[in-house]
Amino acid sequence: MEIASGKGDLPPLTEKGRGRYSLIIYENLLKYAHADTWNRQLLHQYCTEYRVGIIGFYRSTENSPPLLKLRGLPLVLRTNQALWDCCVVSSSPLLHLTKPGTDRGALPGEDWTSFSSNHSTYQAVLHARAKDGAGAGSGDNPGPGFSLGLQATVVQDMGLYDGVRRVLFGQGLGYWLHRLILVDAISYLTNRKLTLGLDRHILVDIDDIFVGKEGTRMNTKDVKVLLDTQRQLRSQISNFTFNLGFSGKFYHTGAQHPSGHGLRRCPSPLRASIRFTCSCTRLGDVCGTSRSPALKSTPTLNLPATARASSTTTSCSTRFCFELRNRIRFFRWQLRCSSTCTSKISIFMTHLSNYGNDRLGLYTFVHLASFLRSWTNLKLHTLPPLQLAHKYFQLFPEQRNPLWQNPCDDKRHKDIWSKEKTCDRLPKFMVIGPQKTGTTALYLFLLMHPSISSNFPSPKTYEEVQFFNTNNYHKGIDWYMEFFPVPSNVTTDFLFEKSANYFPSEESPRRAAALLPKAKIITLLINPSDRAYSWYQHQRAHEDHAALQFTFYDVISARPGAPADLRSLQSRCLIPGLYSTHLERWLTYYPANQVMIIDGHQLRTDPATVMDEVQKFLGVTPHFNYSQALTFDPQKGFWCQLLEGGKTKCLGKSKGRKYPPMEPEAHAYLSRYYREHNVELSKLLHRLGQPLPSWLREELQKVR
Ligand SMILES: Nc1ncnc2c1ncn2[C@@H]1O[C@H](COP(=O)(O)OS(=O)(=O)O)[C@@H](OP(=O)(O)O)[C@H]1O
Repeated sequence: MEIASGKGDLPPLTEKGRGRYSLIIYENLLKYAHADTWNRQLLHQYCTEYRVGIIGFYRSTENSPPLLKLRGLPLVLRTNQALWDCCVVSSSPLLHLTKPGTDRGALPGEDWTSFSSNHSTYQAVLHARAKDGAGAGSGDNPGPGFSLGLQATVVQDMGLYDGVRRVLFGQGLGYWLHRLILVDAISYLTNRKLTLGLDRHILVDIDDIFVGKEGTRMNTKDVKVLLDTQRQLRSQISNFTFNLGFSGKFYHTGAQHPSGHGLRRCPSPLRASIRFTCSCTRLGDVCGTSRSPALKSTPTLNLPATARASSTTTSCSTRFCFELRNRIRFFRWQLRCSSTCTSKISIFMTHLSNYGNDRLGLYTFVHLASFLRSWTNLKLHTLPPLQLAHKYFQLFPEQRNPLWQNPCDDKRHKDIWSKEKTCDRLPKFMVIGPQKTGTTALYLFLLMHPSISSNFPSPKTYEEVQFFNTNNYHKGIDWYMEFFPVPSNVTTDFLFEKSANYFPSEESPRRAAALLPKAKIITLLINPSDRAYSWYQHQRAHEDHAALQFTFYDVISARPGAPADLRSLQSRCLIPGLYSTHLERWLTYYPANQVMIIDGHQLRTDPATVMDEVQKFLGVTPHFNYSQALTFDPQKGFWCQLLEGGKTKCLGKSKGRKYPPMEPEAHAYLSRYYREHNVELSKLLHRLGQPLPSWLREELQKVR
């Protein structure tokens, strides 16, 4: 979906000869009607060529003229009307989910717009009676789809006039029938490409079934009525079963006797008829996300909060009833349509007090079911929670992957976060790579600072945690936090992690930003050709079969049909060097002022200056004097930590390897390969107001 600017300019409609949009929606029909001739022609051409329809909404204002002609269409709009008895026209070809019927009474507001036309291309979808008797019957000559004396508030243009199919609404989506018709209009105009189908699954969860205060708990009569309602609902939703949840804490603790106190245990004959599910935070296999879908790291199937149609909580029962009473009204006119009609799976999280006191919960669901039966062709189903969860992830496979967020960023999450836990065991900044750019040297230098510390080592990946880019992510945030010490002073201590594979990873920026939105991000860039060569040498040192067998030139120039191990080595050499692509991805999730781009060549030749800039960027104190703490080790050929007594601590043999220089042929190949990407990188750095590293300037010279 793309939201176009309100200025009237059209976004590009095609890409590589293919249409980019299946449907165009104008929130304000006048923007469409008043579009300049060029844009309008372009749009019409696109709509006819790609068989794309248009939906438009007209909302009257006090300044609207009473009668309005839409430019270029044989259509007259009559604005600011009060209307009654809205009727769904049974012959409308658009109807799919919506059943014909009449919504009796006054329509909300007195600002309705109706459409009339002489052309057979228009058919009424909804029409209503004018309060004052004015309208099509009083002067206008109604077209074939229009009934005399009735005002068409939604019309369908069959495309017979100019080849474009449209559905036009004479008001917004505040009116519940408009929402139903919109679902059908989208499906119709996209030739069912964007369709929701007619199957809907409903699950009603009644939580904390034994927790209510005395006098509000369910008594035996309440349970019997609950069962009667369940039976009644089964006539519309096969096998419908209420799901009762309890925490276990209150089970078996009270009397079964209903005299004034209500149930603390369910009478055993009834238990067989109602499905009990245990509290998801403790025992369950599946949970309907009562509060914190992002927090669970136990092996449960957590549905995202969007699966929830509505929820109440257990605390003050009077507030509940009030909330629920309002909710019912809300249900009647709005929520019923927007959630249950448009969500394939609706989970209603309700509580004991919606059933044990005035039984408003039952009232709601009986009405919901009868509303859906009267107004829609939906087929209602239910499934036990675990099966429903599987169904959910079958329908929405992209939601299988969790996105962990910081539990302490949301008060509700923080309140239920274990007392023994802290959110301070998370990094304040990250060195994200890419590999072979000097990340280990930077890591070592950072650790020399008295206020900076890193994670504990991983038995598998040593100093790198590699959480955001691998399956470790599915081990959850508890697993991640265990790698970090509890800081002795949260404000002054800087925890960080360095995982050099985060940089080119598709998933990492989104995941990192969800958990660590305020973190600072440090990346190092060297000439991507040198980076590629260093990786090749790294793999040779690790006796990688392809690296030993093939020359560097063979690797970088391998063709698509080459052996898999060669192709895999090739992409590990080349892909991380597409710097602008990866950086743009990080910059869509992190603001530019949280991202520092270091010239890796400068870190190698002048580390003290770079480390001063890093300290400034992080805002870390006290200032650490790296010019005194680092020294150049001629034997190693790199800068190293200066220890007491003049000794040095350098990186191991695997960093700063000795290998022959790159063949000129490979050099030339890579300069060509990275040319465009380097140009893009220079534009990006320019946009960020950052200086160009010397290696990039040299590469750009070659372009000219
Ligand atoms: N001070 C210091 N000491 C040693 N090495 C240094 C230093 N500064 C930068 N470099 C360069 O760092 C290159 C290795 O980069 P990384 O640490 O990012 O490699 S890795 O991704 O962690 O394997 C390594 O690459 P190679 O020369 O190819 O081994 C070095 O060139």
